[in-house]
Amino acid sequence: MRIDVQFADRVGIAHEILAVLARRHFNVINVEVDSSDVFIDVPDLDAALLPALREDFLQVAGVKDVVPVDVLPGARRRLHLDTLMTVMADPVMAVDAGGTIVVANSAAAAVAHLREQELNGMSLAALFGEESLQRELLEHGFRVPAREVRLHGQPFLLDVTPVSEPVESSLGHTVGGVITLHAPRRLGGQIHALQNVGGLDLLIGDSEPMRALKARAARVATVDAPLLIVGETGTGKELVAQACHAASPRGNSPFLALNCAALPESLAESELFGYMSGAFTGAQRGGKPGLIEMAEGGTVFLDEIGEMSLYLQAKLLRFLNDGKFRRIGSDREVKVNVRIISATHRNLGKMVSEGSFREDLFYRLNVLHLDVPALRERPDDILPLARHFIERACTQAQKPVCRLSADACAALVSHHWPGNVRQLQNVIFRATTMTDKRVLDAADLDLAEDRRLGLAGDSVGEAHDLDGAVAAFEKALLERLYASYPSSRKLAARLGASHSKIAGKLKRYGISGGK
Ligand SMILES: Nc1ncnc2c1ncn2[C@@H]1O[C@H](COP(=O)(O)OP(=O)(O)OP(=O)(O)O)[C@@H](O)[C@H]1O
Repeated sequence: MRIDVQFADRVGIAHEILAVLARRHFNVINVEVDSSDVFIDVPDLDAALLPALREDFLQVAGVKDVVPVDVLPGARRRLHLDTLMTVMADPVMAVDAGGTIVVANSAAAAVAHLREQELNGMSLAALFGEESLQRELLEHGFRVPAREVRLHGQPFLLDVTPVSEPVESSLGHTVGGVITLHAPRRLGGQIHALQNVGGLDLLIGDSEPMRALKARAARVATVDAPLLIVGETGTGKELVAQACHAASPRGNSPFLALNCAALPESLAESELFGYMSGAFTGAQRGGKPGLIEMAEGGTVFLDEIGEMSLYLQAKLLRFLNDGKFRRIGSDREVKVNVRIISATHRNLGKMVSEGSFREDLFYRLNVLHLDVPALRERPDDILPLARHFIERACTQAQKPVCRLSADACAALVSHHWPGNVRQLQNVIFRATTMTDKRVLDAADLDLAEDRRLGLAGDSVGEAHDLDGAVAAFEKALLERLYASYPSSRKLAARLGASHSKIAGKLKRYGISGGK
């Protein structure tokens, strides 16, 4: 039986409590003392003997009570820690100040191909087969940035937290570190978990074209082949891609996205395919896995695929052919099982005929196809979407949900929506932010201002001659892109034009950071 002898703190009292047990010839196998309790494991004690023993304990000055307990607190803590270590899916190891493993969980043993007892006492140098890692950790007191390591050929991101004594003091003496190994696939899963990827039910809209899209999406979702989603900007292509992933057998695995237009070629390549240690100046020590590696078992979404460089198109094609790729700076081929969903607002067929998109890649990506209709082709969806965005914006702003007046509804439905759902979302967000009115009128929606800001084409249409139309288009284009590429240099790189040309145009149209 295990008991808790409760007392008022006094010098020597724990000793006197144990003496009571010794006098009665009880064998004690474990004792834990804190400031007001002595917890004792007495195997020979049973419920029948406890009352007499209790009387003896109460004779000791300061003892207040004696109660049975199921388990000693230290043993309970060890049990919880053991369970914690066992259920942790990531490999975790505690190492001492000399770089020797003192505790490892079962996940660590599994990736090391050893038993837990075999890992304990092993040096990090022996485990990873490289002296330099251990040396670096010890030299820097376990304060080093995360870096990639390999165990039996498998890459892991090694993350280390120094353990100091006393723990509360940042200046404390480092007594070792806790090492966590993250497999690329687990990292992808964690990113995915934060993303809140939803299914087809998140697609608002019950119009005929939308119903047809959802039905088709539900069918293509389950077929494990590349899918190309085509539609104007802001129509919801990424949402459709997420929904197709969620409804596919890969739904519980990562969905990782790359916008091919947002990054220059070299950065897009390292994001997508990863790189090895020392692949280029500034490369993270030990290398870095790319999205394709982290999405193992899941889906990689390539947005704006039409903007992908010809070099990357060739690398992607090789990957689509056999599921293999090489990280930048590596001669090792990695094979992964990933579905590619891509999207574009551009006419890829036309780009193929113009030579700016590879025909073979086009057919590899376009095995399954979805067309997302523009908002103006499904006016029945405008008001349900607007109400959805109003509810979201008002909830976010923690104010009562407002309504749309009849003239606001009419204005929304008759608007042209060149920016599609994203533009509608922006209009609603702006309107709900700018007013506290409970009913939004057409004037509150400020659709005229939205037309001026958007790449509407209306301003192009209003121009009297070709030069005016080109200037209107150019201005709207630069204004729109400036938000994502806020310098003449970045904008010039994005548009493949000279810096001086873009700088001149920004000046001419009065576009600057203040806009
Ligand atoms: N049917 C829909 N229901 C709810 N929200 C939607 C719907 N369609 C689009 N949205 C919202 O509109 C915004 C734009 O959608 P999304 O990014 O998916 O469009 P896209 O076609 O991928 O745009 P781009 O071509 O610029 O990449 C997002 O915030 C998305 O959540």
